[in-house]
Amino acid sequence: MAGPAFRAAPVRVRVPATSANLGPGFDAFGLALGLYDDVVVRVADQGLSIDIAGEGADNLARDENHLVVRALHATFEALGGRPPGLEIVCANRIPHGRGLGSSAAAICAGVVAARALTIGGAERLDDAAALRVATALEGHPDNVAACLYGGFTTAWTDEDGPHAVRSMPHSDVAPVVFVPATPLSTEVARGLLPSHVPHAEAAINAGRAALLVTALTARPDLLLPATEDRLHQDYRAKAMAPSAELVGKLRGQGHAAVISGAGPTVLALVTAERVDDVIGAAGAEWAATRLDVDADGAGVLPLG
Ligand SMILES: Nc1ncnc2c1ncn2[C@@H]1O[C@H](COP(=O)(O)OP(=O)(O)O)[C@@H](O)[C@H]1O
Ligand SMILES: N[C@@H](CCOP(=O)(O)O)C(=O)O
Repeated sequence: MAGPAFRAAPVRVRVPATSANLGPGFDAFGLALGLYDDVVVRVADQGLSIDIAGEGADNLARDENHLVVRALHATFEALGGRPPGLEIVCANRIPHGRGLGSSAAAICAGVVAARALTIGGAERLDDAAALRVATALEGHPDNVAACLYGGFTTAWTDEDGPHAVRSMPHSDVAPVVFVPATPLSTEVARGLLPSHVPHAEAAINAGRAALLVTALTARPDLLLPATEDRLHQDYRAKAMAPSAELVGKLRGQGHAAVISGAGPTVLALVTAERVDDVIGAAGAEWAATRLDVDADGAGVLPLG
């Protein structure tokens, strides 16, 4: 049987950074943030060329191991076959290995670009199927769900694979990130987790995760109790002591601070009028960035 046909014109894809877990929602909650990687992909007659600007330009592979390429190939295969060659141009802004979903963004860029480049791809690979392809590559659904769908997502997995629902945070919620200079790989951070946790701790997390859905979407005044976690942050603290210390300090002053994803970035979810307070509370040694919530998730943009 003949393989699929491909568009000759390049596609430009924009993918947001994401913060996973948000405290109690380990491997479930994700929040899309207004910080983006842009990837342009064109089908070529042969070969593979990769141009990278920004994050990772000095150290990323320019071959089949590049994560965008792996995601492109996985998605083309899911759609019936690969094109003979690819030209890829990456403008990377999301820092790598900081807990802001750079790997999820690279994967979603490849998935969305391959779908857009395949004639009939959008009809044959809907968002639920795209989530399945992306999760298989990432290993957990939380970041890729928020990256694909935008907003605040809750992901879960059953015998049919990963699923996610999306909502928008309350308009008063302002994410502020404190990004350390030193990376920590998600794989290493996952290796620090125990195989079992006490029932009482799990029960606390379940209650706080349920509360966070209400706090984030309707009751920002409840964000501090709603972001308490007992499942992952303490176990990982030794790999990111300054970040763990900052979370404790900010929470002690009433700010809803958590480790973003697997760390070491610290995320504070505050109301708009408390942005300056939380930045001041962190101290001058921490570079702080206020980000918007991204509402739309990964998308195909006009070529500029
Ligand atoms: N834009 C990108 N292009 C290619 N590979 C990427 C890109 N972003 C991230 N990666 C790969 O993912 C790794 C970081 O993934 P991970 O440890 O999960 O951290 P993060 O929290 O940033 O997702 C990088 O070291 C790199 O191998
Ligand atoms: N639930 C995952 C989230 C990892 O996010 P990342 O941005 O650090 O890749 C985990 O906590 O391991």
